[in-house]
Amino acid sequence: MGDQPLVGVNGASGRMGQRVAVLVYQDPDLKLGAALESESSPALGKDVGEVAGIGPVGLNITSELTDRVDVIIDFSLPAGLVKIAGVCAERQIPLVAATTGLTPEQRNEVLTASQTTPLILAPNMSVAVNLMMKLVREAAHSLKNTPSGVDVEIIERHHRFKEDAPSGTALHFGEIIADEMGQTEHVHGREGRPGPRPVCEIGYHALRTGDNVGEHTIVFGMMGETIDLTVRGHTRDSYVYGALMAAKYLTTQKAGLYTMADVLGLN
Ligand SMILES: NC(=O)C1=CN([C@@H]2O[C@H](COP(=O)(O)OP(=O)(O)OC[C@H]3O[C@@H](n4cnc5c(N)ncnc54)[C@H](OP(=O)(O)O)[C@@H]3O)[C@@H](O)[C@H]2O)C=CC1
Ligand SMILES: O=C(O)C1=N[C@H](C(=O)O)C[C@H](O)C1
Repeated sequence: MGDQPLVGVNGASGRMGQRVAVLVYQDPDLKLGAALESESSPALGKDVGEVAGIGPVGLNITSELTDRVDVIIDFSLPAGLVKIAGVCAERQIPLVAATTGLTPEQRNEVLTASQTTPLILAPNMSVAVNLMMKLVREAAHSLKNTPSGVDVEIIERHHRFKEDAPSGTALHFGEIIADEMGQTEHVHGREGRPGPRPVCEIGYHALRTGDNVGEHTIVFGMMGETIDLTVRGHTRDSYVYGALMAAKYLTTQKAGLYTMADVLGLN
């Protein structure tokens, strides 16, 4: 006891941040070291365990990182991630960055941190989703020369509170598929009379309903048959377990950019 990595949680009072705080607290190989929120958060000054529903754990939520931590896990908003990435870069604190919906400029700013500290920037931390990324790459590779052409559509479902669309995960699935199959157009929904579907498109469809924690279906549609590959989260903890694995992994690495495939041994 006593030498476990100290974990900072950015976005600590959010839906994901609360679960990260709880599962870090319950993990015998990790210790909660900081709980961070925005400067205007009503949760500032409150015990993070109280906020997360497990009773006091002796750590209050703050807006600035004052204590030493060995790694930070971020599930916040793009501005929150950019800010904490700057802090991590300066203090050489490993960073697990899970926030989605970044602009290309914000993404580049975050990636800069990997010059001085270990970084993972991944739209999905779940084991199942990362394995599915590997399976989808293989499917796309195998189907790319199908004579009749293959129409790829990506359907994602998330809770009504989600702010970005389509999900970062859906966009990443699209990048993987385009990398293998060569599609050049990314189309978000359809209406009116778009005409016959060109094979160079990937279509994205973002459903927002109730409390869905995340589902992705990749449709490979051909003449005469269809393959649907689906991965479904049951609870947000599926993402948190992956994030904790990533945090432990990064504490043993030197500065650089790593992936969930590195963490999970999927390469
Ligand atoms: N990579 C992955 O596996 C996953 C990624 N995500 C992504 O994680 C992000 C968070 O999701 P979710 O928890 O549902 O969202 P929430 O809105 O519930 O939580 C975000 C939290 O971040 C806080 N925040 C806002 N600004 C800052 C800041 N400057 N510094 C620190 N904290 C800040 C918010 O506070 P306030 O409400 O006061 O603004 C809020 O408490 C999203 O981008 C989502 O897409 C989600 C699940 C899995
Ligand atoms: O906001 C969410 O909830 C999720 N966001 C991530 C994304 O945008 O891909 C990952 C997961 O699907 C849950």
